[in-house]
Amino acid sequence: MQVAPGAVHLPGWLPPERQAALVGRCRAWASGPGGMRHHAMPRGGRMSVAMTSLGWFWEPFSYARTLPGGGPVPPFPDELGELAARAVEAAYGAPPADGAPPYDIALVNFYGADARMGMHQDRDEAALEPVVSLSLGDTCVFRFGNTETRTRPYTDVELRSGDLFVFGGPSRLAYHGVPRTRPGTAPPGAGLEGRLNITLRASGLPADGP
Ligand SMILES: O=C(O)CCC(=O)C(=O)O
Ligand SMILES: [Fe+2]
Repeated sequence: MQVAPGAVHLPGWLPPERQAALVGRCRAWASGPGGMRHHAMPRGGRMSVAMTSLGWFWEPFSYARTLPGGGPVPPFPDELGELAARAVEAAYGAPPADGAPPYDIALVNFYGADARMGMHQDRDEAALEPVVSLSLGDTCVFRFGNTETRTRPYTDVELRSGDLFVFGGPSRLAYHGVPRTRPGTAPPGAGLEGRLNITLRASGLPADGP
C-alpha cells in the first residue's frame, strides 16, 4: 500500500520464522562491541530508543567509520544487503539499479514500552537510495509526514511485526517518527518483548572513511 509517493507499506512481508531469526541476529549484534546505546542529543537529553549500528556507526547526527572507543564498527552483513535488494524489489517492482550506491548501513533500534522517536528526516546519508525499514515485535504507530515540516500533513500507520516500509524517491527526505508503541502486542513466536526496528540504508560514503 502506498502511503505517499515513493513510500510503500507492505504488511506481513517477513514470514514469522524469518522474523524470529532476525530477532536472534539483532540480539547477537546488540551484544557485540557497538552495544545498545541511548545516544545523547545535541541539545541535551538522551534518546529513549536504544540503538546499535552495523557498517557505519551513527550517532546524532553523522556517521563514523569507528566506534567512539576507537574500535572498528561491526561489518554490514551480506544477508542484510540481500534483504535490502529484495525489499526494494517488493516495494517498487524492481531491485536497485546496477551501479547504485550499495546498502552498507543497518541501524537497529530497540523500543521499550515508553520509547518513542520524534519527527526527523533521515538525511545523514550522502546517497538517496530508499530507506528500507523492518519492524519486529510490538506494534507501533509510525507517523509519516512531508518533506517540508515536522507537522501536518502526515499519515499515521500501524507497523506490526514483519511489516516492511520503504521510503524513497519523492518521500526519501520526508519527516517521520514513532509517537508510541503498543506494549504487549508482539506475536508470541517473535521471541521479543518490546519493538525492534531495522533500517537499511546506502551511505553513499567511500568505504575507507568519510
Ligand atoms: O522505528 C521506526 O520505525 C523508525 C526508525 C527511524 O526513523 C530511524 O531509525 O531513523
Ligand atoms: Fe528515521
